[in-house]
Amino acid sequence: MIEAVGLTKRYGDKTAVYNLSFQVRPGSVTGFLGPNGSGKSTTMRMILGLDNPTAGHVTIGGYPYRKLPNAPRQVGALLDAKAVHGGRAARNHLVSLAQLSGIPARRVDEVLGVVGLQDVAGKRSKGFSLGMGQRLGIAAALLGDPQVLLFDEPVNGLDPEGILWVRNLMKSLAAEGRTVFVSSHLMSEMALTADHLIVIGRGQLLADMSVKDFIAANSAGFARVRTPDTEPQLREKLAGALTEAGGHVLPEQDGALRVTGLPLPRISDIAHDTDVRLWELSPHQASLEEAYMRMTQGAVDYRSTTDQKAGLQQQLPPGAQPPMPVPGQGQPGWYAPPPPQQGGQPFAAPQGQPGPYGGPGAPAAAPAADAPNPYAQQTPQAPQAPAQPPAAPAPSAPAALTKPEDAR
Ligand SMILES: Nc1ncnc2c1ncn2[C@@H]1O[C@H](COP(=O)(O)OP(=O)(O)OP(=O)(O)O)[C@@H](O)[C@H]1O
Repeated sequence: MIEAVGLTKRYGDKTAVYNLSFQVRPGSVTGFLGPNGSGKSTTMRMILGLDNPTAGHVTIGGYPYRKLPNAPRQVGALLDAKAVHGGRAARNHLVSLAQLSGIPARRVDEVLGVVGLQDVAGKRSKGFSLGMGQRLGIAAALLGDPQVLLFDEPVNGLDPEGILWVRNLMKSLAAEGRTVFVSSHLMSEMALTADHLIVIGRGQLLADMSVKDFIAANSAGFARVRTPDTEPQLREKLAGALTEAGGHVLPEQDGALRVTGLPLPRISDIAHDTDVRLWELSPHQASLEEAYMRMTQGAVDYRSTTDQKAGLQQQLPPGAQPPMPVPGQGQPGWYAPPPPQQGGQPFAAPQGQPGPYGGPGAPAAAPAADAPNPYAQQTPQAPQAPAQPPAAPAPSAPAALTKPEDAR
């Protein structure tokens, strides 16, 4: 298990990480999310003893990395796949890492096979594509068969087959009882790979909970409403009536309406009262990406000067009216549904009661950043601080790959 307590890192007057406390438990994939510059890499470097915390501490199995007996053989990491001697053949690169950690050379061929680089093992890594470099970095992390693995953006540059492979690899490593901590900006991928999420923004903890709970706590459900395509005036009529009744109505690309703020039965009644036939009325939950965008939108440091919602905002279908704002409320983008306490969870029953469609009741509102983490204590595990140093695992692991600028 990795445990950070009050972890803080300042570079001059820049606070990269502030008072971060979390646990990464074995047996599941924990995703580490946050906008650019939020402190993910800094946190990972501190976990690996490559940077000293300004305050607080972080341990692996109860020990700071630098005090772990045989640390390179217990922890494997991929921080920057480019941190490789480009003139060295892939196999030689791994052999040198193995020698440094006392790992038998035959393990090199095993991991080359695991990552699918056996055919190019004799080639210099400077000729490798981005994806091949990532595979080589993952091979280095796996070299010692470590119990704890950290991956910073492991799918960066991988093709779809490679992404699927990494996903399955992470899951199988976790299923073997290992601790797997992985950062990524690919939300759809994280949704499929991670069981648990730690989300930070501007160096501070925003969330520490399961993927499912994160989505539920940070997104309002919405209704998809479709009127007959052949009669566009019915769609406008219904949109007007729903807005008048207090709903948020946004047109979707395929001509449907996305409605928040009204329960499904109410939408159905309004459609009936306005004499509009429906071709679809269905409940939906936002994606991890939408939930993430909503949670982190106040903690983004770097924004494009063009509309940051471009590309996320769905295009209006030909002839469609722009979204109708609700009086007294701003016009949220579809990716940023209203907070649960402002009319979110339109289909959910009060907390603890089943939803009208058999779903769960409304989740609690997103926890405040400084609120006690309701999930942290679910399966309490005392920090492992054995009286004796932990036994070294059978095979050994490589030294963590480091960014060139990490030599500090
Ligand atoms: N050596 C350093 N000196 C000064 N500032 C630094 C240093 N390393 C990181 N920072 C700053 O600390 C903040 C956190 O950076 P970090 O690289 O940890 O973020 P990140 O979440 O990994 O970002 P990204 O997703 O873009 O990789 C940034 O503002 C960065 O500029």
